[in-house]
Amino acid sequence: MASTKIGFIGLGLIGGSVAKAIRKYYPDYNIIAFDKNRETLALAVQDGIIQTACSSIDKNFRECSYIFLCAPVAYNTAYLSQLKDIMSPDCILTDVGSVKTSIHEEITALDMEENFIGGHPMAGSEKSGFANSKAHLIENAYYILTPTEKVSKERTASYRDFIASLKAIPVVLDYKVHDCITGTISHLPHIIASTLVNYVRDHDTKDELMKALAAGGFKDITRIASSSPVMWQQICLKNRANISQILGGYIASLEKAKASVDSGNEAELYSLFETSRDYRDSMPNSSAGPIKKQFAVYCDIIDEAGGIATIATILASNNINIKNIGIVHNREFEEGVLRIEFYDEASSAKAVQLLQKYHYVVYET
Ligand SMILES: NC(=O)c1ccc[n+]([C@@H]2O[C@H](COP(=O)([O-])OP(=O)(O)OC[C@H]3O[C@@H](n4cnc5c(N)ncnc54)[C@H](O)[C@@H]3O)[C@@H](O)[C@H]2O)c1
Ligand SMILES: O=C(O)C(=O)CC1(C(=O)O)C=CC(O)C=C1
Repeated sequence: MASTKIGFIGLGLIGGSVAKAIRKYYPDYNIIAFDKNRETLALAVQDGIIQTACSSIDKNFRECSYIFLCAPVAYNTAYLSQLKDIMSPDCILTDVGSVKTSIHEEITALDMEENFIGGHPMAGSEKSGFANSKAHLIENAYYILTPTEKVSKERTASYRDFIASLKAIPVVLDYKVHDCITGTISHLPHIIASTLVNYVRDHDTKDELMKALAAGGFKDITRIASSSPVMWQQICLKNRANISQILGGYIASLEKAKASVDSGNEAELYSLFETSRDYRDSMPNSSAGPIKKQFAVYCDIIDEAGGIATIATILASNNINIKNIGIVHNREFEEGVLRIEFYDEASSAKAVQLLQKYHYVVYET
């Protein structure tokens, strides 16, 4: 029997991560891909993630059980009419785009509703491209599904199970609700981050003191300003109505903050920071929540050559994968400690036991 075939159009950060997760959990599946970047496809073949690099959306996509559209949102929508003539009637067509209404409207216009289940993994990064993709990017992340009204319950259930089998957490939502929610919690923050960075650029001193002195607060709130311009340009164009309304509401809240500052209203200013702190602190600190739990431990190391390598070797020889490792200097650890981040709680707990066994001083936070 021929193995299940899955097609990707666009194989960057998100397409690559989903493809890598499929390769990890379904090693026998036949994955094919088209990406406008030929080097990306060559790398994916070389890494053993895809079997076939397609030079266009051709007949190779005909036998696919699933086709994932993973290019910037406007391109995904533009490919639909081409796919209509190629896809098999049993294929589940899906996307990973950050906006859903525009693609649903085009699906309806093209009468492709029986096959379409929109998708959106609520995970990502400011980095782009296949080289930065990882199977575990979608692990424990909410993965929003927006089936059309005409797609059968069986198809939705089967796709939901498939997404869950990749270790993501499927959540079914109406596509219009999706766009209001993501407009507020994702699109608005990206606009805030980018405008804030540009504001500093435009108001910096001649010798760029702001740029030099910008510390943790600025960096924490602006990491996402380094994201792909074409991706965010297309998101803003495709979710214009929602973003415009949300920006209007947000500007009003900035005006309110300005009025409190202008009038020196102590109670209002205190309340601004108190309510935000309480709400932010109430957000679930779990790997599936909006604020990803980090599995990190801190460890004193002897300041000598090979100190980090020794720890890395201890962990690697016990099959513990390190997500991130580096020396940190902050007020909590004035002397500087080694921060080691893991992919999951179990690895973190095992690492603590091991390092303590080797007499390292370990701090858990
Ligand atoms: N980056 C994130 O944090 C994130 C999170 C969730 C969903 N998304 C959505 O995922 C999709 C892809 O984003 P990404 O972060 O993977 O971007 P990316 O830039 O890493 O990848 C996009 C890929 O699509 C390819 N591509 C671009 N135009 C194409 C075209 N016309 N035809 C074929 N291939 C084309 C690029 O070569 C690249 O490999 C977008 O729709 C985005 O809204 C992104
Ligand atoms: O973590 C990041 O860097 C992201 O921007 C991820 C993020 C977001 O949270 O806004 C970006 C776009 C999405 O469609 C989903 C997730």
